[in-house]
Amino acid sequence: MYQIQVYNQIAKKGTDLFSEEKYRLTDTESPDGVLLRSYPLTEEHIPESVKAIARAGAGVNNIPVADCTKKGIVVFNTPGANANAVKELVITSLIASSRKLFEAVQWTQTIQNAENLERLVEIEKKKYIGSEIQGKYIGVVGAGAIGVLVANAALALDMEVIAFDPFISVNSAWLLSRNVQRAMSLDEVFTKCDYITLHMPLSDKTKGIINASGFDKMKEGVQVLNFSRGELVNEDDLENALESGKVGKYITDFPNERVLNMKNVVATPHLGASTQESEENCAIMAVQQLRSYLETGNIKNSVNFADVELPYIGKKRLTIAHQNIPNMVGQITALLAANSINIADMINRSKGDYAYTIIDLDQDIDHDAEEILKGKVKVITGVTMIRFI
Ligand SMILES: NC(=O)c1ccc[n+]([C@@H]2O[C@H](COP(=O)([O-])OP(=O)(O)OC[C@H]3O[C@@H](n4cnc5c(N)ncnc54)[C@H](O)[C@@H]3O)[C@@H](O)[C@H]2O)c1
Ligand SMILES: O=C(O)CC[C@@H](O)C(=O)O
Repeated sequence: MYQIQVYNQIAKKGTDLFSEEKYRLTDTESPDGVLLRSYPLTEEHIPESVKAIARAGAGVNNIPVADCTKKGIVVFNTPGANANAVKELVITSLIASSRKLFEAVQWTQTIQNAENLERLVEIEKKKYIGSEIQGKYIGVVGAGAIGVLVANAALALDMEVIAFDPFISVNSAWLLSRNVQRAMSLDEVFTKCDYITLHMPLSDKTKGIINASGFDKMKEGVQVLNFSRGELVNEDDLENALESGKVGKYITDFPNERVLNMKNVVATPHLGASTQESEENCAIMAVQQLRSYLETGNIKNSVNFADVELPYIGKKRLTIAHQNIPNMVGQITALLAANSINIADMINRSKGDYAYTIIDLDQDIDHDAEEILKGKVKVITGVTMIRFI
């Protein structure tokens, strides 16, 4: 029986995929797996029993991924599963903001009992003259699952689209319309665009990437949309840019007390992925990936380990996470040979400094033999996790 610790509200269509015979969703001190959305997970939430963590969503900045990697804990996310939801909210906000819809609706609510309401409407409407997005430049920073959809949708709305992504994947490049212009630098986006929309992950490298030096280069009155993460933008510099009018509007899905008190901010309560469809897509993908890993050791869509798949034939399977250094596999297979264990099949894949190996044994071995082998493999320098399935 696998124990799963669930944080956040996860769509039932996903959690229903945990069969009652094999899984218990429970508050426990020794979970095998963790399933969550934006819950801020710290090392204290990750006891030694945890084998994998599944994030029903894209961003994993709420998970201590580097520590998990060192301990051989596989962290999954659900690439693309909520991208359409975010795209639709970005496009909605882009148009609504351009037409001053947020302010206009807010004002209209205040005149419910006003005298001469119709006349007032005609007089005051000049305050809410907006601009059209057709023909304007939009810069998409980060052309991944969401950025590609936003870029293509903006093109379909007759905008001029420039995308910047120095690490674009082959898949994203295939999906991006050929009419999207390629920016060779962030500065190119800053100087050319009337709208800038952020779609890259938050990391040590991207924290504060939008700051005074960028704001200085932007067009007067530029509108910046941030449906990615609040910390991508330096708040001191944002405040100055909003005060001076350099940034005409900051549309963000990540409100905090400070940002909400800034001028010309439109904020939504982290709603990007909040559609029924997206919540279900993410939950289903997260649960399928977590189940597959726990039950077969295969890895798909992990942020810290490579995809590794070896058809599960139901014989005894040994899975090992280890550092990506020479002779790891050699030492492990030599150990099996020394114990007269034949190998039926095996696979090894690496990602950065760490690697993962699956070895299917040609024979079944009992629990005691497993424990003896585990003890011997564990002491090999560089091995971080060993599990028999
Ligand atoms: N508001 C929400 O509810 C919501 C929902 C989903 C995702 N998000 C946020 O959006 C982010 C993007 O999601 P996604 O599904 O498109 O992820 P993704 O991994 O598919 O795409 C991210 C892209 O950013 C690019 N990138 C990385 N560093 C960059 C840099 N310095 N400059 C430019 N591009 C860079 C990567 O190459 C990648 O193509 C997530 O990390 C998450 O923080 C927010
Ligand atoms: O779970 C959510 O509602 C938000 C998820 C979103 O921020 C993500 O990174 O996928």
